[in-house]
Amino acid sequence: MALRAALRSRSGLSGLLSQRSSCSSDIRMCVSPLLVPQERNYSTPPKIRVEFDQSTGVAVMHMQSPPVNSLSLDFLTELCISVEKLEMDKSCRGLIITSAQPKVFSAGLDITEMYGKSPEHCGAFWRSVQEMWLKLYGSNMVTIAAINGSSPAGGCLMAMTCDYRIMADNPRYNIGLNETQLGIVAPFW
Ligand SMILES: CC/C=C\CC(=O)SCCNC(=O)CCNC(=O)[C@H](O)C(C)(C)COP(=O)(O)OP(=O)(O)OC[C@H]1O[C@@H](n2cnc3c(N)ncnc32)[C@H](O)[C@@H]1OP(=O)(O)O
Repeated sequence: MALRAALRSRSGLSGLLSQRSSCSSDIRMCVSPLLVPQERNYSTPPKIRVEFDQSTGVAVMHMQSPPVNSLSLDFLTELCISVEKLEMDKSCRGLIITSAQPKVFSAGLDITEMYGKSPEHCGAFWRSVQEMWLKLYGSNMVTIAAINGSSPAGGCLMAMTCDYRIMADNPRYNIGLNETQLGIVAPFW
């Protein structure tokens, strides 16, 4: 993949790193410690798989939550913890986020998290959404969304919080903020 080849070259990565260094310190201050780690259910397979290449300093995060990588509370919690772990490893300078699912990068917020749930659950869910984008947007790593499938609504939000987006050239793949069609408006935060 051309993207990975570019990132493997040290000069390519340092170029990207220098482009973002001007704003990263300000952004860091915006990160809120809202995420309360959920207990990991070890009976289910991980929804996030991370491959870190020490020689390049680049990690690839594969979203692997069938069928469509919808952003559930568990998924978001796992994603945030993975980003946090990479963030703490100073040798990790770049992060590529991509999907292990065919045709879909992420279907956005998991609709089942927003129907028939208690106010407490909804609160925890929306906090995890906020935590996800703050973590990615405020990351000191160079973040890249390698969008290899459709990415509506929250999937688009996730991609937008990365420093760079590269999307597979396929007319069947859609991306955009369509959530108002579902009657969903992002709450004020
Ligand atoms: C700041 C606020 C930001 C965002 C708000 C939101 O994100 S609201 C969520 C908005 N998301 C959508 O409207 C996406 C709707 N889904 C799709 O457009 C398609 O499913 C998609 C992603 C293009 C994939 O199409 P495909 O034909 O490959 O799959 P299919 O539609 O058959 O779906 C497979 C099963 O996945 C379930 N599913 C799809 N999206 C979601 C979702 N967002 N949350 C939960 N579940 C979702 C779908 O119901 C199918 O389930 P099944 O049991 O197999 O019927």
